[in-house]
Amino acid sequence: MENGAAQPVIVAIDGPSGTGKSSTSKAVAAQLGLSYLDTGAQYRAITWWMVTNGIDIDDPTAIAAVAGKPDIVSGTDPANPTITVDGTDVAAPIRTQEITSKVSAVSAVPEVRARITELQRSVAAGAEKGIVVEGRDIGTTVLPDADLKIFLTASAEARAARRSGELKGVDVHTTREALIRRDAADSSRKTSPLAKADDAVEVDTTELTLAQVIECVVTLVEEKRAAK
Ligand SMILES: Nc1ncnc2c1ncn2[C@@H]1O[C@H](COP(=O)(O)OP(=O)(O)O)[C@@H](O)[C@H]1O
Ligand SMILES: Nc1ccn([C@@H]2O[C@H](COP(=O)(O)OP(=O)(O)O)[C@@H](O)[C@H]2O)c(=O)n1
Repeated sequence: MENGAAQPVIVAIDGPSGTGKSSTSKAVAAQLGLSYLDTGAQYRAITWWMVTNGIDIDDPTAIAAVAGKPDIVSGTDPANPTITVDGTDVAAPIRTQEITSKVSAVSAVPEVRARITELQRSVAAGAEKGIVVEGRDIGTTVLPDADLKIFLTASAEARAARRSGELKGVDVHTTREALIRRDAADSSRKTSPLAKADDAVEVDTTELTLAQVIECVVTLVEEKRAAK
């Protein structure tokens, strides 16, 4: 770098549920002084709004008709990521099992994806130092020109064990089945499915600690920055 001022760096982290996207992305952003965007939280927030407003989530036409209504705002500090819908803090209610079970149907609707993708691009464009954006289609669709693309994977067993450690009272088998169902829905939808970009670096986290995954991604970002 000629003048010592770091150029913004855009990092896309995609993968199925429980592979470590959120924990890794937050830590990498915090370590490198970047912003952070959890795009799953945005899809959960619009799903929460649909459910709260009595929209039939099995009716894509009804969802499409109101997809532009909720005002979703994401705070991008990795130490304190926030999310509001029409000014209401929804950080807790978007994590219920009800919303988790409905989010794939809502996020498959093209009008919902168009709306949320536009939001994501404007957040990324406004991040002065750069940003780590995590989701399912960031490297393929939302930010295809990202400086670095990571695709995290892990066995279904490891992912279910991690998730059921968070959800007290839910057994690993039930969690595993729910994860597999959601991955299948997210991977098979027509618009912007969960997929690895051709130029993404795949990291299998099954046998890695979270600290190892973070270190691996930080090193890859630093290499990209040095080459810029
Ligand atoms: N490599 C890892 N080894 C063990 N546990 C992990 C690892 N990565 C993440 N976790 C844990 O697994 C859970 C799910 O991680 P999270 O980052 O929310 O995944 P995702 O965002 O991909 O759904 C969290 O409790 C997290 O602390
Ligand atoms: N870029 C994204 C991010 C999430 N999603 C949808 O949002 C859901 C919730 O994402 P999430 O990242 O919060 O999921 P978990 O990691 O919490 O399991 C996914 O299952 C997808 O249906 C998406 O379609 N595209």
